[in-house]
Amino acid sequence: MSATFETAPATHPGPQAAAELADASRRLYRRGWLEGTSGNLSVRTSPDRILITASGRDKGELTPADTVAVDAASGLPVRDDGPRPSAETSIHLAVYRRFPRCAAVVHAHSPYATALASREAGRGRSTVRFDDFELIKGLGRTDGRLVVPVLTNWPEVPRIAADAEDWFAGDPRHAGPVLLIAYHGATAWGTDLRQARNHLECLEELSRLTLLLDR
Ligand SMILES: CSCCC(=O)C(=O)COP(=O)(O)O
Ligand SMILES: [Zn+2]
Repeated sequence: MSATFETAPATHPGPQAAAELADASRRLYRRGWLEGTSGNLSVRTSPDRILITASGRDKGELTPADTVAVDAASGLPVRDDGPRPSAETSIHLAVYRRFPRCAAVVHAHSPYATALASREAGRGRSTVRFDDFELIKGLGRTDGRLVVPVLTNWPEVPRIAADAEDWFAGDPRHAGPVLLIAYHGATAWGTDLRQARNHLECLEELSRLTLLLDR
């Protein structure tokens, strides 16, 4: 997903956005990737608005009422009488800022991606490199190679978001659509929720295969 700013940012507008977030959340929960209220999902509903899951909600039972509209620049809720937005909103905003064609972001605590990221961090590595697997094409790479950042799980989430922005500012050949956070989880994005979920599925499966091969 390129980072050209020549057009307006992609959006996922409409009254269905909250219902689609709830549906995507339940799907990921059923896969066992959003255990114990973990994970968060968002869509860009207009150039300056993000609809994101509320913090601390059971992601298997999410309803449209468990979503919050926030300002895309500040991350602050548009209304003061709603629920608190995800504690990890700043990471979503960093992705939307960098990728104008992105209209959906999903973050999950999927087990294989989390295990691989943690193993690599434990070995002192700050990236995971995937080679050869056909599934890499599912992440938009035709060259059979993908380098994914493994970010540190700082207790201050905006610091994780700042590290993501630093990574995005680096080599454009490595630009998206996924990142890993050691001892925490994975984040994926796309032009819509379906594509973001597909990217997350590809990352989880690539992580599983890498661990299976003990690479
Ligand atoms: C219970 S998991 C700890 C927080 C977290 O990592 C997560 O993904 C969920 O945070 P949120 O504020 O979006 O519920
Ligand atoms: Zn998380």
